[in-house]
Amino acid sequence: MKITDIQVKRLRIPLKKPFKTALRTVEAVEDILITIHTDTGDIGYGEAPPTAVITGDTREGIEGAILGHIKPRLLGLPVVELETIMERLHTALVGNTSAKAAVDMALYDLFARYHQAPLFRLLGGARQTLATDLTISVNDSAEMAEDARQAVLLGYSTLKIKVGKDPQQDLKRIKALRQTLGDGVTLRLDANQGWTPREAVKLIRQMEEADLGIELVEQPVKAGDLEGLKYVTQQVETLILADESVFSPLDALRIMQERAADLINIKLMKTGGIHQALKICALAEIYGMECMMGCMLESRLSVAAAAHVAAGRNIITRCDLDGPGLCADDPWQGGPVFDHAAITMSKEAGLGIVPGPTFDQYISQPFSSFSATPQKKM
Ligand SMILES: C[C@H](N)C(=O)N[C@@H](CCC(=O)O)C(=O)O
Ligand SMILES: [Mg+2]
Repeated sequence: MKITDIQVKRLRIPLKKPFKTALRTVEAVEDILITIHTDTGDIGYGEAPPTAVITGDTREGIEGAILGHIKPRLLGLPVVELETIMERLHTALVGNTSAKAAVDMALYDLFARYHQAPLFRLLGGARQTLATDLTISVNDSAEMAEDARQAVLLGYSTLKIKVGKDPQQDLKRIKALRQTLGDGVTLRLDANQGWTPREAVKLIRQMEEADLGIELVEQPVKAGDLEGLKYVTQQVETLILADESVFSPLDALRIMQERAADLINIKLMKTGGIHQALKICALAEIYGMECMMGCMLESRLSVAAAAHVAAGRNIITRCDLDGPGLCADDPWQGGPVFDHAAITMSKEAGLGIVPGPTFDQYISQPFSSFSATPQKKM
């Protein structure tokens, strides 16, 4: 099974309602979709969201990285030589983790199809079912409480509440939410870097004193402020989860060695795909640090790739894989079943996912084209 072509398209799926965080407001998933074609006729699928405010990746950047830099290095290579291919992928250019993630997951898709096994089985096969939270966007208290109430009615027992947009309002909003929901719902908060270390400590302590039962707080401070993150982690009882502070295995190692956070949120779009995500899992096992598997605004294709990793490895104890639950439609068929909070892995080989009946209405071609001329090593 040799790689004969890599093609890029654009995928646009409206969200059920605007997604609002301390960093941005978005109304649709607008991702890059790739297909890797082979001489056996097998096709591998991959997806990457242009989350510029977190990864620095834009749609044009992802397309350019894949077509201009990655594709020429992979054409002609046999998919079974995964280790060699991964080395070529990750040395094609620095950064560009979302582009690498899309290609990486399409390669793992093909690799597992070649071995006729669902990917999660090849990654360790830790479990067949997962539970995800649902994200509640930051809005006024009444709207957040209503969104949370609706989510609970749909069966979500864990909600990830976006905070950090106006720190003065955060305590009030969380108190109102807890009052509406009662004690039976697990609440995790994601500040998306919106607090200063002092603000974070003050707010989290106030939440602890008010007995609001917060399971964890994700990325309270700026991504690059590891000292601030460590300060918060040391000053509060509540678990602190590093998200934007951890892209690579090296970032994760630093956090673990410093104990700058209690938990790590692994996202394929930050690591550059499954190959690097597995290295974070291995480090986390060594350090005994549990991980969350997270996602950006992604359709069920790339979230399925993340679910395969989470179902493969025991060290991933929490999931924030709500991309499909936020989308107004699912253009895919097959693969892991997302039934609100419950994710059930399926038996098909690879990621298990292929385009479904509504696929074409969400697809367009990129505006620009790039040459795929192989680059010479200087
Ligand atoms: C969608 C997921 N629940 C989530 O919140 N992901 C990111 C933000 C993604 C984005 O802005 O596109 C996170 O910060 O955890
Ligand atoms: Mg986050």
